Amino acid sequence: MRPLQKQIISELRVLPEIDPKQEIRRSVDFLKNYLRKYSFLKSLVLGISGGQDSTLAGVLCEQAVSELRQETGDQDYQFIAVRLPYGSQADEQDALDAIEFMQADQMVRVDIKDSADAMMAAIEANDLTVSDFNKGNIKARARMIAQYAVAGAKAGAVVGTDHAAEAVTGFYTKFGDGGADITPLWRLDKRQGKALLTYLGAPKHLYEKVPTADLEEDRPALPDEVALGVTYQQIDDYLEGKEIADSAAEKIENWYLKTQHKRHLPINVYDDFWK
Ligand SMILES: Nc1ncnc2c1ncn2[C@@H]1O[C@H](COP(=O)(O)OP(=O)(O)OC[C@H]2O[C@@H]([n+]3cccc(C(=O)O)c3)[C@H](O)[C@@H]2O)[C@@H](O)[C@H]1O
Ligand SMILES: Nc1ncnc2c1ncn2[C@@H]1O[C@H](COP(=O)(O)OP(=O)(O)OP(=O)(O)O)[C@@H](O)[C@H]1O
Ligand SMILES: [Mg+2]
Repeated sequence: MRPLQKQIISELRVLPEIDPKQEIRRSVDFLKNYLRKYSFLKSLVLGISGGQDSTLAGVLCEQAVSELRQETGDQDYQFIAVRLPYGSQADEQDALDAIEFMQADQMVRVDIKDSADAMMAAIEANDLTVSDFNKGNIKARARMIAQYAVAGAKAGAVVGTDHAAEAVTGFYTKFGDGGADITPLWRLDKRQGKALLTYLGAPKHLYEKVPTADLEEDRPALPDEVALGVTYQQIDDYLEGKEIADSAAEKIENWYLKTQHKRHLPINVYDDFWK
């Protein structure tokens, strides 16, 4: 195995094989134990996009709060699914299908278009140009703001969907979708997430669809794999310790090194991970 591959696998705690049932239990228990420990937290708040990761995280959240309601008799434990379209969303129906499948207790809908556009205009008023790519990150951060406001109103914790196949490439917006309180999928790669959804009987069209951040207007629904230049199959194989083509391994490792700053808290004088 490549030395950096070994280091990454151990840092991201990826297992080469999993038992989906066990990993579901592990994530659900983790969410429940956390809410029990901080008893003022009553809700889990998560943006539901219609993609694979938020579908899986949402099902786990709903299972956690519904078990907590049963076990404690406290009906205040709630899972809040948040729809966060930028104007209209092409795959809105997938998001609604996901929410129906997970049977979310509550749904909140916040259109982020006005706030993201206003932020962009206020920045550009300074003779600065915000690229379409950069605006994509504004959208991701607007979603983070909305989810924290819902959490603030509902004694909630914001759930993040970060998982190993995304963490390794840093393919998320720093303090945007990367900004969350608790990440039940962390440690799983993309195909392991699919295995959990298959076990849970999720509608196939929600986890067989092409993964996309869908943040850019010039390149709508741009597949993650095109943006990254490697496939999830290659990323998952790499994370499971398998041998992949050198060119793909090098790309993954370049992404990993370039995005190290995202996997740390803001850097201070005692940090030396970057040296
Ligand atoms: N070495 C370094 N040390 C400390 N800070 C560093 C740094 N390099 C950049 N930075 C900071 O980080 C910023 C860049 O990071 P960031 O703002 O995250 O932006 P960046 O990594 O350039 O872009 C985010 C990428 O993630 C993708 N994404 C975003 C959201 C969701 C999803 C999805 O899959 O759903 C994917 C998006 O399509 C794009 O390709 C820089 O502007 C700078 O402030
Ligand atoms: N339009 C949206 N509405 C609500 N939440 C969103 C939206 N877009 C992104 N998010 C949030 O940002 C997270 C990161 O997006 P990402 O694309 O990585 O995951 P996904 O869409 O759930 O799955 P996939 O990677 O398969 O597309 C989502 O899991 C979701 O919580
Ligand atoms: Mg997506």
